Amino acid sequence: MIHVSCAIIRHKGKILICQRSSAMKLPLKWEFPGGKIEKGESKEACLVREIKEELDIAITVKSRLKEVSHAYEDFSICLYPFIASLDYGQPKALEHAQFKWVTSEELLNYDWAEADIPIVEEYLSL
Ligand SMILES: Nc1nc2c([nH]c(=O)n2[C@H]2C[C@H](O)[C@@H](COP(=O)(O)OP(=O)(O)OP(=O)(O)O)O2)c(=O)[nH]1
Repeated sequence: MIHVSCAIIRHKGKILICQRSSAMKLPLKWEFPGGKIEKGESKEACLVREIKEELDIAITVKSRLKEVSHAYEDFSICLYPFIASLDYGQPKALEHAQFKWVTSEELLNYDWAEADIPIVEEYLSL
């Protein structure tokens, strides 16, 4: 089981979503940016670190949504979603195929990693 933090980053009424690259696991699926929690690291610190590494932006972690456990064919994941705000920086797709700023209504138009679907649904129900 891998433990992964991910961020719903909100800015000016939009949400930042990222498409995994074709070289990654779950190729070309859309996800909320984030990554694996390292030993001894808090979920929130992991998120700030991963978002800086992947997108070169600084965020503030605000609140937490429900965690999601999901079994893919070849690995299982526990995904910890947080709502966050953008502090500074313009995102750059340093590891992803691309990113987009979308409205909440547009979230359902994307081909999400399966573990993210309950997160999208919870976010839309808030
Ligand atoms: N960052 C992120 N990862 C997600 C989400 N949903 C989801 O199933 N995942 C999966 C994809 C990856 O297997 C794992 C995140 O790890 P990572 O981003 O550090 O891993 P990676 O693909 O760079 O590396 P690896 O798993 O190939 O070793 O969690 C999500 O919303 N955000």
